Amino acid sequence: MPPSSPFLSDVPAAEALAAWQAVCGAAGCPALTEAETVPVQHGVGRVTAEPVWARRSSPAFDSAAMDGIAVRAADTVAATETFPVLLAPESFVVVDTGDPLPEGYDAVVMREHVHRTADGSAELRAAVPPYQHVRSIGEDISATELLLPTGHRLRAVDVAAAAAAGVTELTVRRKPVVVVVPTGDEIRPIGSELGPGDILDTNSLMLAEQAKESGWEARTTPVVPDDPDRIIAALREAAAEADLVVLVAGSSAGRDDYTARVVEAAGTLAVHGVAVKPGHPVVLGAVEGGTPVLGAPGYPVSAALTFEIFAAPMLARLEGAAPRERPFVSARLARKLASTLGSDDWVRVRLGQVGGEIVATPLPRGAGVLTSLVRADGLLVVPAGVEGHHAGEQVRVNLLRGAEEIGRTIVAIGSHDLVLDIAASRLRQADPRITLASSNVGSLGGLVAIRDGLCHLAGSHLLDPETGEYTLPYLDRLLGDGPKVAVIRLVHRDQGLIVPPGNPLGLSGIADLARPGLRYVNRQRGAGTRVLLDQELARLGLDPSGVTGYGREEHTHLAVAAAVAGDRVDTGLGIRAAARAFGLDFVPVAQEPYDLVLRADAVDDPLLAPLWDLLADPGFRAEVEALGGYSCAETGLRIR
Ligand SMILES: Nc1nc2c(c(=O)[nH]1)N[C@H]1C(S)=C(S)[C@@H](COP(=O)(O)OP(=O)(O)OC[C@H]3O[C@@H](n4cnc5c(N)ncnc54)[C@H](O)[C@@H]3O)O[C@H]1N2
Ligand code: MOO
Repeated sequence: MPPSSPFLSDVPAAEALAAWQAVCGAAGCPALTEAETVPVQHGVGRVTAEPVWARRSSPAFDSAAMDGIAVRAADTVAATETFPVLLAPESFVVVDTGDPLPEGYDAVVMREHVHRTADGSAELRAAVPPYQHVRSIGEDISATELLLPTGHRLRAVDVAAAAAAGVTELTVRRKPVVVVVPTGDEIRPIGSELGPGDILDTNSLMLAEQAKESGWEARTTPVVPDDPDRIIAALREAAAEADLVVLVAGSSAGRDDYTARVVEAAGTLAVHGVAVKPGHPVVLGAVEGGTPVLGAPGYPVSAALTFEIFAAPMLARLEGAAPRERPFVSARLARKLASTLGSDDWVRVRLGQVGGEIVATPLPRGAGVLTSLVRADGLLVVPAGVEGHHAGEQVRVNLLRGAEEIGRTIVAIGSHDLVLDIAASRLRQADPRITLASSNVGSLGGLVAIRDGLCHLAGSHLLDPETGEYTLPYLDRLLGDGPKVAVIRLVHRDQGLIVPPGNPLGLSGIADLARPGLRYVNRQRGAGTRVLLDQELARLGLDPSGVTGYGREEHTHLAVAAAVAGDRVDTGLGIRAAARAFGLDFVPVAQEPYDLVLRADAVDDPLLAPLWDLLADPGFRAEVEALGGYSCAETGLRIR
């Protein structure tokens, strides 16, 4: 095999799909899976390969639609409230719902409208039109009518209607079979003990389950090491039993990235590189003998999206069905969204309804951030020709969750704290319809979002160095004559120095940061924790330039703790929970309030009522305090 010289292009997604289909056609890939018959009981989820015609009518006879008596309408024409008609027992028949209408009768009167006299006659106080409360033969289905067309994915109601029409077996397409082939020297089966640099094979699990979620069959082969000959052999073997092979990773330009060349060697390479992000280095082709192959990039979001964008339509086509389409909503973008020209950018977003409008908050963009898909309520595609969107712009979002659920989502934007996760979990436990979705943009970003009506709540712990007060002075400055806001205390939390276990340097407070040679890591500008550091340094009369690493920034408490745990720094300021997450020690420096800011008129919004109840719940408070480093003494207190 020649040395690595991958050719990566930027083919637009639709063109790439068409090129792939053309190559598959030329390689002799079947256009459709074979037809097979299944009992109606096993039809749900399958796609009809033939139209379904009704064999019999339903109902198969005229039948009573109500419990009561069957009558001849003509016998009742004279009946009125004042001059009832009396029907002798031989002039009517007692019937129940669903009974065949007795020969010679043409209407039904409900029991509750019939007065039975002592001699068994029936007294009617109103005339009855012919066919009243009668279900006529074929009301639902007429024999010979088309019940379901070809290419229809069967649902529960479809198979029931087919059975009612006398159909016992359905002709459907065989479910396409997907075989997933994971590759990579570093990839280990799920559940393995991991050595340095090892990665769990989560992609195979995800891709196979994506296929199954859509009703297809899927299998995964053992992991194939980065050896092109072995990958070719594995690909050929998989292709022999698959309708589509997904070859995982090795799609880009690294030394061990062989997918494109492997596909070329085992058949035909149709496309290497599409104008889609994430998913750019995708490989599309066909294996000799006629099996489509998708080379999915190794990053999990890229793998998931390329399956959706390329494999899913191909598999739906093989099954003779239309590709799945999701509904769109129009939403207001919570933040500015930059996007590079030349690629469709698939941005995962959280959605919530704020002030009568759906608001979309972009989630982290990295192709390795799988939780961006876990948390996404929708997908926003910024087309290749668009450079991005401004904050507040209306955008079209592909829905991944129901609109109702989105209407019941509490949107929190701002500084993030673990307590919000505990609240989210408890709210959901109490009521499965509620979601508390929080995204971390820092305290100041959250206040701006409140000002602009883009969220329900903003978590804030901003210290004002001049007054020593938290959050309130910022609200005055930022909001001025703007919307009136309320502030509810969530917790007090300890901020302190995160240090290695045993505190080897014996740090006792901020003053120690000026020690020569000590390696500090700071938080980004605008972070409440950084403001706290500056305030403490000023109070002690220390110059930031005396702190080695003052200019080195991390964006989260956890990232600071990770830097300490990895011995890249000696310490950083952060919350106790972050230290605990890495098994590190903690030197308390200050206790700070962490508050929830919201529009004043939102305090009584029924959406937020369960949250206020939760803040008063002793079980919740106990769980928070058990974390260590938190005090709930003022939790739920309205301070403005
Ligand atoms: N010089 C360039 N480097 C990269 C490019 C490029 O164009 N030029 N493209 C980048 C983009 S975009 C993507 S996407 C990735 C694609 O990576 P590969 O498909 O080549 O995959 P690997 O490099 O083998 O792995 C990437 C990443 O994914 C992890 N991985 C792999 N398999 C699995 C699995 N089964 N389950 C979970 N995770 C998996 C792997 O360990 C790596 O972390 O390339 C960029 N680089
Ligand atoms: O295309 Mo890659 O999937 O952007 O990260």
